[in-house]
Amino acid sequence: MRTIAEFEAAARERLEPAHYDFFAGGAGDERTLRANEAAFGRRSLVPRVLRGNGKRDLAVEIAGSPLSMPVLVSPTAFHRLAHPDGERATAEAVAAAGTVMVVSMAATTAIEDIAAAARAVAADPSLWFQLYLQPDLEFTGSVVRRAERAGVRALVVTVDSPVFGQRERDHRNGFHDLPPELAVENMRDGSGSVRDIEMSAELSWDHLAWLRETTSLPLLLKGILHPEDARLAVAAGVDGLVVSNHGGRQLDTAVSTLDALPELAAAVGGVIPLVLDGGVRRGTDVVKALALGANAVGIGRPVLWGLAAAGREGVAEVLARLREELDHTLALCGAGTPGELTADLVR
Ligand SMILES: Cc1cc2nc3c(=O)[nH]c(=O)nc-3n(C[C@H](O)[C@H](O)[C@H](O)COP(=O)(O)O)c2cc1C
Ligand SMILES: CCCCCCC(=O)C(=O)O
Repeated sequence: MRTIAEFEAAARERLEPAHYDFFAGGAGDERTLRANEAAFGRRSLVPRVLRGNGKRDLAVEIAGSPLSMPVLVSPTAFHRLAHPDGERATAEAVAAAGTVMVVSMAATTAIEDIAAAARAVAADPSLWFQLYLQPDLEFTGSVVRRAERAGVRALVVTVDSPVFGQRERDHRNGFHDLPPELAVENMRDGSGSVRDIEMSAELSWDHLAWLRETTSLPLLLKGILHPEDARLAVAAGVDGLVVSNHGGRQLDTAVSTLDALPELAAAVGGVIPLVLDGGVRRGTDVVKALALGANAVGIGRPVLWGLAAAGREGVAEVLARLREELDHTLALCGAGTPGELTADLVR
């Protein structure tokens, strides 16, 4: 398998149909889900020539973490629905690739076990932890402490989910819960029972200020699309933004992330890094996002397709293909590093 589309086809054959739909689906009519990929298709590259870049260097640093390429793994729930090795397999592949895995709060493997898996293949792996701030701040604080003890290097606070998106495929399939043998392991409380993740529309910048006081880890906000929110985030002292519409799974008809990106880049003015996710499937997509102002991109579903198709090897292959494609596209655009990609390369 060479392309992410081929990995998706293989994953679809292996997965329970309701689980495939949970991974693949979006909210409402899935307009935003389609718009994310379509936005890359609508743009063309305008390459430069004779630039003398014989060897490319793909490495970047985001919020203090080194990445061997400007592609990280966005948080996705329930990896053990995709493959029995679940998040451990993902962590091993991502650590071996030298990039960041953002572990979902809704992981089906405990953060300590994910960290151990990553450390078995890389001395100093970069794991970040994604957090839904829970209305019970004491419990949220205990989850943060646990992630810190496990050695995560940053927290990614998802802010686009005051309520859960309307996923019509899941309603149709009656998919509302994990099978009984799986659990959201990072939601266990002191007594060992697993709490439900609560989405809360009560959350405000005050809660973020509380979190800022609670941890010294770098904080990134995930799910920012409006430039005014980007400015407020900078003022609140966050260390980075993930330009995301949750892969089209929350507000249907929300703007595609690539369309939102230039205004957000202008709003933050390079003061903090921007990671874009949503619809990134090719090296050319990565180049377009970087040229339009992202410092890195995140991939969600492609990792699940690799995992479902072939476990750790599948995730490794997906990352390797994107790396190859990115390097090749940089060469064809006349660029030697991600930092050389500028907006004039995109129409
Ligand atoms: C099956 C699935 C589960 C997800 N789970 C989470 C999650 O637990 N936390 C979160 O912040 N985002 C979650 N996301 C959103 C991803 O982090 C990311 O924003 C999105 O998948 C990017 O789009 P892409 O799948 O087109 O690459 C999930 C996405 C998918 C497809
Ligand atoms: C009840 C568990 C909530 C998991 C949320 C996962 C997620 O964000 C998604 O998009 O799905």
